[in-house]
Amino acid sequence: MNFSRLLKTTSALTSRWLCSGRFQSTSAAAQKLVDVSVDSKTGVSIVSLNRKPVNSLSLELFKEFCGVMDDLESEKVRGMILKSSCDNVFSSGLDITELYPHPDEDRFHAFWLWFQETWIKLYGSSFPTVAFINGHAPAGGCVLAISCEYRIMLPYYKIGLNEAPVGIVAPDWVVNSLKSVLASRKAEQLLTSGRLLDTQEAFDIGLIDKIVNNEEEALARSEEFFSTFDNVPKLARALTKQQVRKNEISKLIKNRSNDAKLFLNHILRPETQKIIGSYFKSLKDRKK
Ligand SMILES: CC/C=C\CC/C=C/CC(=O)SCCNC(=O)CCNC(=O)[C@H](O)C(C)(C)COP(=O)(O)OP(=O)(O)OC[C@H]1O[C@@H](n2cnc3c(N)ncnc32)[C@H](O)[C@@H]1OP(=O)(O)O
Repeated sequence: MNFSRLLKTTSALTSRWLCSGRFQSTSAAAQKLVDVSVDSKTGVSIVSLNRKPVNSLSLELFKEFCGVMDDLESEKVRGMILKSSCDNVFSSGLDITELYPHPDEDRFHAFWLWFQETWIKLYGSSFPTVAFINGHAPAGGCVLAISCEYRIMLPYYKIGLNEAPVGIVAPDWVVNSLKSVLASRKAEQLLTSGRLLDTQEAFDIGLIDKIVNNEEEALARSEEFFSTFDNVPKLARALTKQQVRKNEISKLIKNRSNDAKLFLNHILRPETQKIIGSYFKSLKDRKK
């Protein structure tokens, strides 16, 4: 099966959840959670996550993001830069209120399938992708960044997969995305310790590719990355990228519902709920 057909393949059960209108945004006038603009100099699309205050990743944000990715695929854009419009935070990871306290099972199932869909579309996109990490990128924020092809980060922020200390176990598609960026041993150390790295440490181990001081420099470095493909036929580039990433994506596509069930079972365990609950409380208490 070719890759674009594979990307469209979802089991009947999964389609039912993804196509269901049950979890629509409540108001048509609701603010956009994902903004898109085009850099007029380079023709590159800039996609900004816009769920204030910290871009925590909700079902509605994932849905909107997937719609944007579909549009960019059909417009055959030259490239995409993913960034944040929140101050100091690229994304604070999954919205903890989707996980705690005791999520509604139907909503959680849909939430997780849309998270998978986001990863499938971002990791498997035909066009080149850059993450401009213009703020902290813990947990799910880091997952978005490592799903892109190239990472550029501002100094003095933190990035990493801190799920283990929060009682959450990484699914294999997240582990494999990290292993596509870092050697297996480094990936394991980062995941099992759950340590967040500052920008310089992330650069030193190869988790990010460039450090920049401002957005202007980020656009210039992104352009250098995109222009490395200027003499490569678009289709050949896209199919080559997808060939490299195909195994992880097809494994998830075959196992989506089960992956959601496994994660939900883990999240619903009383010990896990307890750890997430005290973590969430400590986040709130920090400000008191
Ligand atoms: C190993 C991979 C495994 C699986 C992959 C998929 C699973 C992922 C699981 C997750 O992603 S769980 C989420 C993990 N996220 C975090 O641990 C980050 C938590 N947040 C922070 O550390 C900080 O908020 C920040 C450094 C991102 C930003 O700090 P600051 O600018 O000082 O903002 P506040 O902390 O004051 O946050 C403002 C407001 O937002 C609430 N909030 C923050 N993060 C989340 C979140 N992820 N979900 C829901 N809500 C969040 C925070 O409590 C504040 O709320 P107030 O009501 O106090 O205003």
